[in-house]
This record gives sequence, C-alpha cells and structure tokens, in this order.
Amino acid sequence: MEILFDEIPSLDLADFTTGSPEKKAAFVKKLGEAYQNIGFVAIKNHGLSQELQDRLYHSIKSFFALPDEVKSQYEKPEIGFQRGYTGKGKEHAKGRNTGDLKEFYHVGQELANIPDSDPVKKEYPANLWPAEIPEFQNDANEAYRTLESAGKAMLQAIALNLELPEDYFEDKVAYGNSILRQIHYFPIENPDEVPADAVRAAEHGDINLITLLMGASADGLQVLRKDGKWIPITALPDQLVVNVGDMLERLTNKKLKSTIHRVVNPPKEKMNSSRYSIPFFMHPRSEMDLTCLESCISEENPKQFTDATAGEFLEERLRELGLRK
Ligand SMILES: O=C(O)CCC(=O)C(=O)O
Ligand SMILES: [Fe+2]
Repeated sequence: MEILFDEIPSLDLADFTTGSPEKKAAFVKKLGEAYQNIGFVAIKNHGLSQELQDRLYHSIKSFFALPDEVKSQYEKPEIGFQRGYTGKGKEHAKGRNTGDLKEFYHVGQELANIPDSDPVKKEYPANLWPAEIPEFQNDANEAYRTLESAGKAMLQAIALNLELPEDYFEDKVAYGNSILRQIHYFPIENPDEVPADAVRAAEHGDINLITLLMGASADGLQVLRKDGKWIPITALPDQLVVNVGDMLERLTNKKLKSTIHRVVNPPKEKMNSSRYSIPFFMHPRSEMDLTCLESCISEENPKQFTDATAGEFLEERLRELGLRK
C-alpha cells in the first residue's frame, strides 16, 4: 500500500547543502519518496530572506494597484507574455476556455548577466521594468538569482535520487529559461459578474522542471492526492513549496509526479479581497532533451511520452494556455 499524505512533507535544504553525508542521503531519500508520491514538498533554509520577500510583495502590490491602462503598457502578446504584464483573465488552464481570475508579471533572465558567447542571449526577450516601481528591478533580480540557486540544489538532490550524477542538470539549467511570476488574484466586488466556473487558478500541472513557490498572502492552494482528495497546502512563513513540473515528469517517465493543483476562490463574502503569490518556474535551456530516461523505462512502466526538447514542449503548452497564437 502506498502512503496517502495528509500534508506535504517538510524538509530542510541545509541537510542537503551543508549537512553530514548521512543527512544528505536522508534528504535525497525523503525527497524521492515525496516526489514519487504527492509531487510536492516544503523546504526551509532555501536562502531567500523574509526581508527580500517582504520588499518584493510590497513592490508588486504597488504595481498591481496601478490603473489597468498603465499596467497594459507592459503587456507584450508578441512575445507570448513571457516578460512583463499579463492582464486579467488572459490565461486559462489547459483544456479550459474560462480565464483564471488573476493578473501577473513575468521576470526572466537578466540579459546583462548572460555571456555574449551564449546563444540564449539572443533567444530570450529582455525584461520589462515598470518605471512606476523603481525598486522592483533589483529585488526581483535578487529573488530570481536566489531561487535559481535553491532550485539548482533541489535538482542536484533529484539527480542523486534518480541515480544520475549529482551535476546532471547543471549544464541544462545554466542560464535556463526560468520565470519569476508575481501573481495578483484580484478582488471581485460582485461575484455574479464573473463566469460561474471562473476560479483563481483552475486545476493544472506546471510546465517546467520544478516550481519554487514563496509563501502566499492567503490560503487557497490545494493539491490533488492520488485518491482524488484535495489537500490544502499550508507552508510555514519560512518555507518554500517546491513541486515537480511536467518537464521532469516527462524526463522520468512519470516516476516523479507533476501533481495537479489549483487555487480555489475564497467564500463569496471574501471575494472582494486580493491574494498575491510568487512562483519561480525553473526551466532548462530550450535545447534540453526531455526524452524519457532509459532507467525510468521498464516492462511495468513502458515509455509514456514522445521525444521532445524543452523548447518544443514549452511552445505547445503556451498555445494550450492561450498565451501563444
Ligand atoms: O498562487 C499559488 O499559490 C500557486 C499558483 C500556481 O500554481 C501557478 O501559477 O502555477
Ligand atoms: Fe501551478
């Protein structure tokens, strides 16, 4: 019988990064058990300070409070909304038409940090920085770098759990196409005005390798357990929630689970309140081969996915989300 978790397991990333060999091995084992089951963990000692998180939340609250006409100056459909602002209701989960009740702002690799010799420098669009919130640029870039480092450590642990070399992902995520997404689930004054089936974030799996999520400003995030029960995620303020995305699920032929999750609406009387959250979607470089690892294919678990690169898979998924034509 496989375990059914009532909450997502909590781990200490310091056990992996600076712990004894025993602690490091125990971290890898527990992480593997969680990712082969519920697909989510909460980690502490990830390196992202509370002060930085507070500053970032402060900035994004100021940004989203700007009038829609100002925010839409930072909206770029021609780059598939991969940088800057995406307006209310534009994104919908795969397989749905009703847009989610959210607006968001994307930050990618800061091009100035990428060596000129690296071809991704020409591939990625430049970041857009809102002139109205000057402090946002430094704070978002610092959070991006810190989350990228924490994500690299998590990927080292994942590699060891898959019996790959610890540095297996290193060159694949170097200057990877990761995105820091600041989300505002906006207040709704009159709940009868939105489509009856509209939700803050409809159920979905994340596209990327792994997602690192900063503590949100309100409840609502839930994961779908194997028995069909929705489990609320209650991370502590000092924890990041880190989950497996579809790219890692593909690479591991579903050994590691990209678990479906959603953000539910608050009760009707609280629909007029905001919720903010900041996920970091850790993507590899677009040339990464997501062909299922031989070691994850067996007679009991035959190959479940066609071969694709990360870039090809991302394009397909962005179209399904309504962000690319
Ligand atoms: O807002 C949250 O807590 C999670 C958001 C999420 O799942 C996503 O943007 O992929
Ligand atoms: Fe998600």
